[in-house]
Amino acid sequence: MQIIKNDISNFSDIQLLVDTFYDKIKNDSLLGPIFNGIIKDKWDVHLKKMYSFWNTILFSEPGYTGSPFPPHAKLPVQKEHFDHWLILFSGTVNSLFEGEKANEALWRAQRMAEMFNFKIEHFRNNGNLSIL
Ligand code: HEM
Repeated sequence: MQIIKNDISNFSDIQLLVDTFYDKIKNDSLLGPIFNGIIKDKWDVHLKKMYSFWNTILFSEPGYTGSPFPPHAKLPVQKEHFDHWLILFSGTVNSLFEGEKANEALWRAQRMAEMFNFKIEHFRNNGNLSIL
């Protein structure tokens, strides 16, 4: 039987995507300890921030006003962590949604993961904070 999926269409779709994704992250043996070690009991704050982030990215709605990269600059992560993050994220998106916005979320996440990884490596090799 073919399951018909909808595109990411509104804020409650974004909440579902973010909640489902970070449930996987929290319980993941590679990424869970990194996230839980920093976020601790403030998951509600992080999830709300991520709702606004994706709402701003996908629907051009005001809300997210932060800078995505700086909190990642000194994380103990490398390419394998970003590859795994992307596997969990794309698995979540594809299990729930299908369509233009879903594709855009996948594309944006991929580009940001590449950029974060590049900057982290650069930072590690050069100790150069000017790219922040
Ligand atoms: C190995 C992969 C990643 C790890 C371990 C990671 C970890 C984290 C952690 C621990 C925080 C919370 C920081 C804090 O509250 O102090 C955070 C925030 C955030 N992450 Fe990631 N992240 C990863 C990949 C990504 C990717 C690929 C994206 C892009 C879609 C992303 C987007 C964000 C955003 C937007 C925030 C909030 C930044 C702010 O405070 O405004 N992360 N991440």
